[in-house]
Amino acid sequence: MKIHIQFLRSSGKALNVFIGRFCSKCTKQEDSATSKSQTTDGTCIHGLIAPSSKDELSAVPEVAGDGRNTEVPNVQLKEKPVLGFDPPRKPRARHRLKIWISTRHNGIIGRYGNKLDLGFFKGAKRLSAEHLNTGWPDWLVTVAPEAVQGWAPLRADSFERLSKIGQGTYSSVYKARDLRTAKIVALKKVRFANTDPESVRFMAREICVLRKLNHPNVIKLEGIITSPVSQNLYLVFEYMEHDLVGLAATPELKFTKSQVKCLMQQIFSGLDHCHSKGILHRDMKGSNLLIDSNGVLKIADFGLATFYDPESRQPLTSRVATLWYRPPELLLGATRYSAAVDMWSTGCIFGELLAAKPIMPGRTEVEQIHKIFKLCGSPSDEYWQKLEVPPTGMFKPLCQYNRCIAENFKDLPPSALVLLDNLLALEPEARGTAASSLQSDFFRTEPLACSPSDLPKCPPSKEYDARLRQEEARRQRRPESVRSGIENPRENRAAYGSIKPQRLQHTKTRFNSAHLNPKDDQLTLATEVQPLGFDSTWNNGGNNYMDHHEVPERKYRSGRLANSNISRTKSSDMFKPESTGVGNIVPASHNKEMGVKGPMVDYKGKSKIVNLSGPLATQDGNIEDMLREHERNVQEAVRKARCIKS
Ligand SMILES: Nc1ncnc2c1ncn2[C@@H]1O[C@H](COP(=O)(O)OP(=O)(O)OP(=O)(O)O)[C@@H](O)[C@H]1O
Repeated sequence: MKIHIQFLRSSGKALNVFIGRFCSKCTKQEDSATSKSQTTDGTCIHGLIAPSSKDELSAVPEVAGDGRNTEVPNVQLKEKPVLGFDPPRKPRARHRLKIWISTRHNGIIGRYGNKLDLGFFKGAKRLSAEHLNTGWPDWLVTVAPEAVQGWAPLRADSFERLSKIGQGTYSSVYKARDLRTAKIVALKKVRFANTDPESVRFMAREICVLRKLNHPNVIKLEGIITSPVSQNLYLVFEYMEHDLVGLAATPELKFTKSQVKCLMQQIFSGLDHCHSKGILHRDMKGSNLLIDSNGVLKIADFGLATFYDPESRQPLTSRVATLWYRPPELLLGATRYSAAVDMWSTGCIFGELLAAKPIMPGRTEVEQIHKIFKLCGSPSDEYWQKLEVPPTGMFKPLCQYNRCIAENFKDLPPSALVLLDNLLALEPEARGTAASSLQSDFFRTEPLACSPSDLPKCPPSKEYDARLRQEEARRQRRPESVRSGIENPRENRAAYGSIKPQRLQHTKTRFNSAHLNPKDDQLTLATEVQPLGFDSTWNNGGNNYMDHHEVPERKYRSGRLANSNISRTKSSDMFKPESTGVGNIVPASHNKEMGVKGPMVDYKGKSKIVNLSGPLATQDGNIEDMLREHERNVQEAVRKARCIKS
């Protein structure tokens, strides 16, 4: 059988390799392909063809072009075969190129046959050479080959898309059926700009992180759907019926004490695994905790996760974690931090389960840090000394707050209070680890954690479903004229800072994706989400923290919007008069690491970047002045928005 390499094309049944001078099909690709796949004598070695057939292949290739024939022994093709190159150990100018055929079986790539020795191969990157033409798109293997190393892409046509089940900031998630196995899976269509290497690298990091993890309480990446000519990627995950926010928003559902313990135990177990693999999640929150129909909780959404080395002095971005779950050191701009950031967020989730409401729902970074100090107390002098942020980047509240976690959660059993108190320690090193939390008295005292199968059974529920339900209810409540009539385009616009923002059009991507399907990717971000429900016997019936602190309606997806609407700017840029926003605030895209700009205010079709919240820095360090100024700006934005509306 003839083996014919063609550039990025499927050839149907045969496995064909063409080795010869540029063929007519290849010449157009010359620029992009030659540097990677040209032999020293100018021979073109393009492309892999992965035939769809599962036939047995008994191949004695007839090598065309340069006239060399090479024997390949019988190959039993269990799955799609791929053809690869042996990369040089180090990038070298000249490398003896060998070709191999492999097939993927149960996720493992096995190699077959003798290598076809094709002589010298010029200038190859170690990994990209291996992946070149193995069915992955060029924009991926050239930028982030490590993300797909050893894997073959899955085909889109082997899945049947059933319904949309989730909408993230960077993705749309669909329920689908794997047609080969009939298994139900979740397909996450990741949003990024494939023309921008930074954006591809950022997206690929999520894949690398996911591939490193293997634990019952961490979501498993089962494969990646793409094709050589595709601009998109779908990540294939096991399907999970619920997320913690959606589950808790299920009417009538209240978690019992042992159910809360069961949930927390699973969270800590998954987190311990991540941390033991040197991975920080950096976006722990209820909507990223998925729960299957057997009650097994899995940590998901590793879009902001990163590898970390406690010894490394490499700075990390502080612009991570959803605002309500963001630890003080990140709010204060620390760029060297540890797994303790996830411990803080987990503390906020724990507090939310106990209080049945988000415990620190700040609208801006300034407000968030203020809420933290009010609940957790003002930091000590030692804290400020240890905090590794530029001195101009901090402020010290003039007013001293006492720590009042115990008072605010006074009906909690001591073991729960101790754990919560540890997790919400201002000093990162005092928060303990996921492993030590698992050993805490909380999990050893009665009632013990129930088994996951004893978690409440209810129909599939996601934050997304809850949002749809609430949208529908709101729609029903609206006057008939509005429901049936033409909507006022301004109706949904909200000024940032308004207590009741209505809807926000979502345009955020990982970087600026130029390949959005507008229909697919637009969404309404700001909707009400029920707080996590909890057996009220652990609340003190009206006297706890959450009862006498105003909690704005939870409009934004678990605070993500607030996260994205904050920009860290020079202190001189803070609270400029023109920085008050009117119109529709569009969530900003990511920062330095993620391409963050300030929040964008779309007013009459014109977008401009504004800063409703600035860095947590004041020259004189007076938080009260800062908050007053901040509140004035927010009010001003609301006033202007109202004027424009009327
Ligand atoms: N494996 C899965 N099974 C079922 N639903 C899922 C799965 N993965 C994600 N979802 C749903 O899709 C939503 C968005 O997914 P995910 O959080 O991974 O995307 P994202 O774009 O990174 O979101 P975020 O805005 O939280 O960063 C989740 O909140 C969840 O409801």
